Formats: sequence, structure tokens, C-alpha cells
Amino acid sequence: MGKPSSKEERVHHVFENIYSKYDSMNSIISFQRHKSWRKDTMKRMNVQAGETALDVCCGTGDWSISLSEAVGQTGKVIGLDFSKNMLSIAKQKKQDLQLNQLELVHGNAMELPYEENSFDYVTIGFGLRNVPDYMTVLEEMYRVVKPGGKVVCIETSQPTLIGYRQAYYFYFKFIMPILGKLIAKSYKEYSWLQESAKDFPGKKELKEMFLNAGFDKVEMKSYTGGVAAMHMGFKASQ
Ligand SMILES: C[S@@+](CC[C@H](N)C(=O)[O-])C[C@H]1O[C@@H](n2cnc3c(N)ncnc32)[C@H](O)[C@@H]1O
Repeated sequence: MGKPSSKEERVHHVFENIYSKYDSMNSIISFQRHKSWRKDTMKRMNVQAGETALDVCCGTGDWSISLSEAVGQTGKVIGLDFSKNMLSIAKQKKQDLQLNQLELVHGNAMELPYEENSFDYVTIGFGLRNVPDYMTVLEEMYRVVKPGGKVVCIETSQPTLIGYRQAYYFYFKFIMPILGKLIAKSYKEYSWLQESAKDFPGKKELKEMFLNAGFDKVEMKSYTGGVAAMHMGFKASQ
């Protein structure tokens, strides 16, 4: 995977450690909202049977599984992640659901091991803020999606409404790491979540980054007052 930067090492350490609690903590810290954000995004994507998708930073595999169900047995989905422990949970789910169309791959988002123009969809869910260089990953995702295909990102964002914004930052900075300590016994790991979310670009800035990566058009949608956002980049048909 090349020489890791310190951010990369720290992130790898976080996910190698919290993997067994990740799914339950996700629901607790987002008050279950992440499920409806994911569902709405899938509806907007309108994935068809027989299509192909790459789910970058797939973690414990929930988005890869939804994509696999949408493409069906005639389609193909690859879930890629650099944490073997996160992938081990995804592998167990794949086996339980007998999803032969899903392949889980150990790899780095900064250097996707695929040829250009390979997939109908390339997705990244709550992964982009964790990588060492956002633009490199967006450019990699742009490179491997087919012309006419879509790159879709769901990520934490920056709420703008006065009052709500302050309450959100307070929750993220002070409450969430304590929940992490109490429930997952990982204060430091959940402090990373708030640090990475605080530094992540707002939705307009992220849209600009998508356009700079080469996308023809970008649609966006805010969730729950802007605490999360979906960006969908369209690669022009040739
Ligand atoms: C917050 S989790 C998101 C998991 C999943 N996509 C979801 O929506 O629940 C972030 C994931 O990104 C992975 N990750 C972070 N940096 C990565 C990189 N450079 N290459 C591959 N995976 C990475 C972590 O191992 C972790 O599983």
C-alpha cells in the first residue's frame, strides 16, 4: 500500500479497533438517521439489474449490500477497504446473505486497482473525510467510473443554521466521544470522528471539488439540517 501518511495510519488504527462496534455505534450516534440518508440516496441513484458498482471505503459493507441487492445476480459489486477487520464483518454479512455478485477487496482508496471506465457507479459512504487527500480519491473515482456513470458520496457536512450548527458541534465534540467511550470503550477513536467531521468541507465546497475532479454535473442533497450531504457527480458520456 506504499508508505502511509500519518493520517492514513491513524485512520487505519481507528477502524481496525472499532470494527466490532461500528454498526451499532453508527445507529446510536446518528440517532438511526444514517439509514434513511442511505435509503434516499439509493432511490436517487436508480441502480438497475445487471449494472456494476465499486463501493470505496466499504467498511462493514452496508452500502455494498444494498448495491448488490439492486444489481441482482446478473450484476457485479466490489466493496473495497483497507481495514481487514472492517472487511471481516462485511464478509460475514455477504456469506449470511449469499450474495455471489459481491466481491470484497483489501485495497487503498488513494490508488484504486482498476482500469479507467470500469463501473456504472462508484460510491463512497462516510469514507472521504478519512482519506489523506480528498482530491486524489475523487480523481481516482472519476477515472474508474464509466462515461455516463455516476460517482456518489454520502458524508458528514456542515450545518449552516445558527443555533442548530452550534448544537451539532457541541454534540460532536463533547457528547459523541463520551458515547464512544461508554459504548465502544474507545474515546480516542470517536474523538477522531469529530475531528475529521469538523475539518471536512461544506456541501458547496465539496461540489466545487467534484467539478474540479472532472465531473460534468453534480447534484447534491442535504440531510437532517445539513449534518450530512449526498453528492452525485455525472461523468460525461463520450
Ligand atoms: C466511517 S467508515 C464507513 C464505512 C461504510 N462505507 C459505511 O458507510 O458505513 C470509513 C471506512 O473507510 C475506510 N478507509 C479509510 N481510509 C481508507 C483508504 N485510504 N483506503 C481504503 N479504505 C479506507 C476505513 O477502513 C473504514 O472502513
